[in-house]
Amino acid sequence: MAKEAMKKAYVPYSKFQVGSALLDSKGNVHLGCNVENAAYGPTNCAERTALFRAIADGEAPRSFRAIAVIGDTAQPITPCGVCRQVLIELCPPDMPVYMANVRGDITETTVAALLPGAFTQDDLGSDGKRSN
Ligand SMILES: O=c1ccn([C@H]2C[C@H](O)[C@@H](CO)O2)c(=O)[nH]1
Repeated sequence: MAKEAMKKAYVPYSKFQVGSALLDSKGNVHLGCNVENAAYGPTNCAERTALFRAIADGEAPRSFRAIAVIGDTAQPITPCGVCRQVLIELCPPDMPVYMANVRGDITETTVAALLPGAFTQDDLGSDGKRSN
């Protein structure tokens, strides 16, 4: 399903298509692709597109079960740092992340393993500000 989502990518600048598929607790899958921008910075990766789409569709944060990402890379594609930060915010830390390429190589890791020492909501005070 992530491979199918790749075809929807809007990538006029990099020409590099990425697809993602996010499994929720009800068994539904939310698809994402990368969406680029002439200003480059606003570009949204496939993983974040899938995550934000699921949240916008009403799925509860941290209720997700697995995410897959695929690109045309020599090795299985690996999420960027921004996506890792969003994954740790919205997914269970032990959630599997399946990284693939179009040749069929697949590597499995977890959300927590992708971002050791992550800054998370646990580091914030209850009012949303640091307590110190
Ligand atoms: O895991 C990744 C890595 C890269 N990209 C996108 C961002 C940009 O559009 C293009 C090149 O970096 O690939 C993703 O969507 N996911």
